[in-house]
Amino acid sequence: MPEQREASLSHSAGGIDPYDALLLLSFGGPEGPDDVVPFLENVTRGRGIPRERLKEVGRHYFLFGGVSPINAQNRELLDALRKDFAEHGLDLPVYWGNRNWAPYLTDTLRTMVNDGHRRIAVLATSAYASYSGCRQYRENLADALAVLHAEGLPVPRVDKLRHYFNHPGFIRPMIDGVLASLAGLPEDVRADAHIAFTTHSIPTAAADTSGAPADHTQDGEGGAYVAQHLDVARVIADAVHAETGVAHPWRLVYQSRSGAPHIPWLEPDICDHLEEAHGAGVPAVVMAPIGFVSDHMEVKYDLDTEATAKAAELGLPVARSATVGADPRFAAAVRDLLLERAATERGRSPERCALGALAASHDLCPVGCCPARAPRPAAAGADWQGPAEAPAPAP
Ligand SMILES: CC1=C(CCC(=O)O)c2cc3nc(cc4[nH]c(cc5[nH]c(cc1n2)c(C)c5CCC(=O)O)c(CCC(=O)O)c4C)C(CCC(=O)O)=C3C
Ligand SMILES: [Fe+2]
Repeated sequence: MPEQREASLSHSAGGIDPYDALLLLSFGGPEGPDDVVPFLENVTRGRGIPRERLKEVGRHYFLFGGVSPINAQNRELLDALRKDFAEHGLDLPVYWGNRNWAPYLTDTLRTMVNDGHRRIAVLATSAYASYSGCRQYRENLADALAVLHAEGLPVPRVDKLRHYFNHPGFIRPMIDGVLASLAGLPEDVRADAHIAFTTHSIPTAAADTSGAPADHTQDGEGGAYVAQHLDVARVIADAVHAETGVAHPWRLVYQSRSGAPHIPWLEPDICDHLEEAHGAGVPAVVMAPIGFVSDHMEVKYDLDTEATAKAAELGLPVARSATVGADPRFAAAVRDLLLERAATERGRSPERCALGALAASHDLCPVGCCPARAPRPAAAGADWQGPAEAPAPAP
């Protein structure tokens, strides 16, 4: 990956100064059957999810013994990051905290502060702009900082690393994944296979206001969220074409819809898409979950279980391509993002690696980026006033 290596070298002169720690910020998930209901209560507090949907999602977790795959995947990513940093002489401790389950973000930040860290870079396990994938994490950071403040602890500065959807270290493993899935399809259907790039559906209203205000759209075009996914899909499809000589038709589709039925969410759903593709004579489909950093429950259940069963019922051969997970190229990308941001914070203008038609994303979310339905303080953005602004959440 030449441009990545060059980029790292070009901004590594001052190293990781001013950062003294990295926080891996993730969603969290249950570790056993007793955790499932309290976890779902944490996730859905105040978010108006119908009871039926919660029962259904609880069933997905129970099918897997009440264990979400996401925690083991984050532990693997932590190992990969520590290994990569050690191999490249980057002396930076890496911590892990979650929004919805232990280890909780607030506890991890408290530990970090007690360990003496004051300037913290944050990597969220969500690659694209959206309320759920960005601002909500920034709100969680604001809440956690307010708790530390209320406890009389020093409040660290937290900088969220930019969205990495178009970083080569995120995209290249997915290109390999799609190539491997195509290669695994029966030979007689391979050349005419379609690619269904999938991501988490969100309400169309949230999609339209995703990203910076300049990227917002109207009438369901999907704002930065959809534009970023389309760009990644195009880069992968073009790379696959270049590699195989076949221009596989592709489409961006959605999965894991939640919320009340009368509220419009991004469509089509992967299962409807499979049915339609089958009806149109498509002989095979590769499902490529570009919206997910690792094999979350949405991948394990909604794609590997539900959509795969749907395809079997249709008699449609499908393959699901790998997510990035703990791929060493992704760990190297995180190092690149860290060095890039550190250089920027030191007043330099480092090269910002990005593939596709969109530029590298902003470092600091501008005012009005991915707005919440009910405005709340959010850290690590242009509108952050400091922890005194955020009332400490009730214990
Ligand atoms: C865009 C997006 C990502 C991708 C970005 C990213 O990767 O972070 C994501 C990730 C995740 N979502 C997850 C789990 C859940 N999400 C829910 C609900 C919702 N997600 C939403 C959006 C997203 N979610 C939305 C708009 C809702 C409706 C409620 C609301 O407006 O907040 C619910 C409630 C039940 C349900 O309604 O499905 C659950 C259990 C897990 C853990 C999985 C595991 O255990 O492996 C992960 C990584
Ligand atoms: Fe979700």
